[in-house]
Amino acid sequence: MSAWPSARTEGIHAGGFGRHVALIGYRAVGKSTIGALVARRARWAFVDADHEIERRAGRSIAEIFANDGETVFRDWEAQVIAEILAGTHPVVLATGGGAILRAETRALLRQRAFVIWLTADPTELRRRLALSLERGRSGHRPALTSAGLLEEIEPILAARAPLYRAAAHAEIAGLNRSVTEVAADVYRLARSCFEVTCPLPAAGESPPLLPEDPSGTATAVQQAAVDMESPSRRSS
Ligand SMILES: Nc1ncnc2c1ncn2[C@@H]1O[C@H](COP(=O)(O)OP(=O)(O)OP(=O)(O)O)[C@@H](O)[C@H]1O
Ligand SMILES: O=C(O)C1=C[C@@H](O)[C@@H](O)[C@H](O)C1
Ligand SMILES: [Mg+2]
Repeated sequence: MSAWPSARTEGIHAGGFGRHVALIGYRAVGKSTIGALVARRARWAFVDADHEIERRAGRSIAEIFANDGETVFRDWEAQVIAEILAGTHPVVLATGGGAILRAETRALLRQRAFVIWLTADPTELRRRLALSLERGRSGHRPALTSAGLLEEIEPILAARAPLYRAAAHAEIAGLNRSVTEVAADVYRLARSCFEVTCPLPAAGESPPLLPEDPSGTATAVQQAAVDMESPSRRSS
């Protein structure tokens, strides 16, 4: 059976909401991999902010960090994400892990996108990052502190968690699930928000969770959306 919602084939409809779908979360949580899958399914363009920065700068992120420092990289990142979000054509955007560090980027993300925070256990993040190091695939992930790429995960994640939470409209926990399963949840959640006007929580409110039982939580989100659309609410 297909892992994807079956009813519609024409993809997610922005329907005038003017919103993109943006994935945020720590390094190696799966934003790029899952974002590409969701975009394919939704028939939206996929944009990876890290790739776009490297393309425009003509250098790898590691080189930007090494030659110009993190602040210059964050300037690039804020500028590139602002331009992507200004686009009128809806995209699925995979942000870099630290995109939420700047308050103006968090605000723009919330205004212009349906923002989903992907999470995974630090041990699993460490496993993935160690694997990508071994395979020489962490060129866009220079260490952020002297502790190093693997040892810094827990403290950085703890410091960033409130920022991810503040930027997110929804959270999806990866737990022990495949990229296809997580992508299916992202797609379902985004679709339910775009098809019926989704009551997005204000900044600082707890985002709806989508943990082990994705269908249960997606149903809760859909129910909230239906409540918004109910005649009694609309006539008031
Ligand atoms: N749910 C998952 N289960 C197993 N492996 C996964 C899962 N999600 C992602 N991965 C793997 O983890 C690695 C990192 O994924 P990806 O590059 O998509 O992360 P990212 O969030 O974009 O990281 P960054 O912020 O550094 O760009 C990839 O090898 C990917 O296949
Ligand atoms: O978490 C971070 O701060 C980063 C994550 C990567 O996606 C890149 O954006 C860059 O390496 C910084
Ligand atoms: Mg990525």
